[in-house]
Amino acid sequence: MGKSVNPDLAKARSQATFDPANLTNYLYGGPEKLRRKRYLPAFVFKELCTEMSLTDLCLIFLGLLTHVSDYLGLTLSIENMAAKEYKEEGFKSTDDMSREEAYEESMRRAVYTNKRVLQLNLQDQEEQYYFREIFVPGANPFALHYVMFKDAINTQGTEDQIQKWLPLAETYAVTGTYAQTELGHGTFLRGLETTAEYDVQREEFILNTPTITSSKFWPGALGKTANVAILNAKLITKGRNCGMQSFWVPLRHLETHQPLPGITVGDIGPKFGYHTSDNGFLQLNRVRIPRENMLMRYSKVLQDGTFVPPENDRLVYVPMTQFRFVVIGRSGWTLAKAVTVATRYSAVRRQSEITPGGGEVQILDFQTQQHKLFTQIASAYAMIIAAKAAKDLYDSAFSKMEKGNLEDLPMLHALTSSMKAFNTWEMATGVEQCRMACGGHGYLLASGIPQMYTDMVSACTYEGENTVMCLQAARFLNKCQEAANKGERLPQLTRFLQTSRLNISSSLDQDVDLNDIIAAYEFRAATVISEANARLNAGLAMGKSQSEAWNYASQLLVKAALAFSHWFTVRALIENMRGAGFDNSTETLLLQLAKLYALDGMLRYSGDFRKVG
Ligand SMILES: CCCCCCCCCC/C=C\CCCCC/C=C/C(=O)SCCNC(=O)CCNC(=O)[C@H](O)C(C)(C)COP(=O)(O)OP(=O)(O)OC[C@H]1O[C@@H](n2cnc3c(N)ncnc32)[C@H](O)[C@@H]1OP(=O)(O)O
Ligand SMILES: Cc1cc2nc3c(=O)[nH]c(=O)nc-3n(C[C@H](O)[C@H](O)[C@H](O)COP(=O)(O)OP(=O)(O)OC[C@H]3O[C@@H](n4cnc5c(N)ncnc54)[C@H](O)[C@@H]3O)c2cc1C
Repeated sequence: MGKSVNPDLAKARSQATFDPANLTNYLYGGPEKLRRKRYLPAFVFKELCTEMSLTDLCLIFLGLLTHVSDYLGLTLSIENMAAKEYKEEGFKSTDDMSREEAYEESMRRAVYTNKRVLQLNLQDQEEQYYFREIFVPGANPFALHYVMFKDAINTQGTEDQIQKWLPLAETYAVTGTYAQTELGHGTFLRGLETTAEYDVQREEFILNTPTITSSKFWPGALGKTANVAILNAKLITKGRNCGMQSFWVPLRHLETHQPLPGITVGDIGPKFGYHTSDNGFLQLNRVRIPRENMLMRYSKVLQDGTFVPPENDRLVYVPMTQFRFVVIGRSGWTLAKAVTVATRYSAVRRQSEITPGGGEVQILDFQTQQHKLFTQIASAYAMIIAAKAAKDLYDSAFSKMEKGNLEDLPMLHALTSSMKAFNTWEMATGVEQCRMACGGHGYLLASGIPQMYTDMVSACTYEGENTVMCLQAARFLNKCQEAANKGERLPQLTRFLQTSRLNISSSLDQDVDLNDIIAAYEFRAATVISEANARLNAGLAMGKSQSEAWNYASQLLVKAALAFSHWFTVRALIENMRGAGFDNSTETLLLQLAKLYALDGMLRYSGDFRKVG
């Protein structure tokens, strides 16, 4: 590779007190997964690129993965690669393109990677994601197809429906979206107006968006890409509203891609970010689909129109819960990318003097710059590791659910809701801090950071608006607090409400004990949850109804959910760092990082921590 490494960066790297490969292996799930992660894109680049040797590419990827690397430089070099498929045009940055051109360029690349994923028979979703992410760095027009569309089929469809529809999705015989949100309702699902009325004579559902506010609005890929939707609508059969159900709804002709009769679809227009995702609108004018198109794993409509309810009406929400886990994990990795760019930049950017006449220093030498960046490095590790811990809980609960045991569903909903809100808010704040730490150059699209922000900050809204998600988690936490008040047995995850005590042994003049840190966060969460519960009960004592008292306490209830997530994150970070089997120098460093994360959190929420002593 002809590129020489900047001497300031080489100096910074040479001062590392640990072997970065240990961390990279840990973060990517071990040497074999890491090898696969490196091999896949490099394999395709070799195939595509006429200008760069495979050795060059592997060195780039080695640089990207094992050191604080030139993410910025890598992005530009990939963009400029002359590739067989695109040699006449080359990979152009979409930054200077119109929205239409950017969508088309992303679509070209996404279609290419879809073909290669099939040809390489890549089954693992993570491997598919790594493979695509390099080629389609912004919003992928197929994002909904890859995740929510297929997840909904897998979790809401019967075995027969899965057998019938999933191969179509896997081979891109169809391109799907997940259409739930309407112009008038995104959060309040019970307010959705789209109807699916059962016609018992013809054994069909008649889908209708009766009002302008019932138009489906926001679903990704609806504007141009998708030709099928998993669509959520109010089921009406035998004159009764049976609540929200999911339906397989063809939208566009599979050959001509023209909207089918009764279907009006289009793009909703420019957005704050996410420019290469064609979020769209959909109106249905009495569109008929066969009875078999209702996803009937949990609830059914029999031929005579009889509605068979699900064992639990919340099971229809499972695709959202599943995708919240994806968002929880992506938030940490997005912050990791942003802080990589900002830290590398801070090693090579020389600006101002610390000692007058001593010459301009690397801005990484300023204490303020270190505080801006090291707290975000710690936060990225914390979010990635907490997401792994949450996923372990999810997997064990989900395997029970698949056997019909739904006891963990409320805990799962509370955990995914609160962690999705906590991680995306922390990510948004952190990425913006990284951008500003790069001065004017951070404001350049070429830095890569602005798009990370404008794309991913939408995760604070989609998949459940964050405040609403905190309130959802608070329902569960408040119930647990009420049970704790009565001395009843609690779910494992919230037993600290009954056991947490503040017996901190650390004193201010010694290095803080990690167990004390966990105890402090646990006690803070228990205190805030208890305060929210007290405020709710005070509202009831004032004669307010349950819903009015809930609204009266809602600001504290949101805080309770966030304090719970913060505790879960700190505990996961410390326990995983201690138990990960690192060599001493790496473990020492990571525990320092964990302390930095926890103590920075105490400073940022010092009101809570001082209040609890
Ligand atoms: C390397 C890694 C690999 C990664 C793979 C791929 C990565 C791809 C990355 C792609 C990147 C970007 C793509 C992003 C595209 C964006 C996609 C966005 C999609 C969407 O936004 S879909 C629409 C999302 N919409 C929502 O979330 C709506 C939110 N609102 C609700 O969920 C509900 O209205 C409500 C929960 C707020 C209220 O429910 P409601 O029934 O009206 O009333 P309640 O009384 O509050 O609840 C009733 C009880 O039900 C319980 N409940 C609610 N929800 C759930 C749930 N999900 N699960 C379980 N239980 C639930 C609730 O707790 C109540 O029970 P209780 O009374 O408390 O006992
Ligand atoms: C980039 C992007 C992609 C998307 N992709 C999809 C998709 O593919 N498919 C899909 O179906 N949808 C999609 N959505 C829609 C998304 O799911 C909704 O925007 C989201 O659920 C929020 O609903 P809303 O927009 O109606 O906001 P609202 O719920 O109207 O929120 C507005 C304000 O009201 C507050 N609020 C609402 N309810 C309450 C409450 N009960 N208590 C307290 N405060 C409340 C909120 O906190 C917020 O501050 C996407 C959205 C975006 C931004």
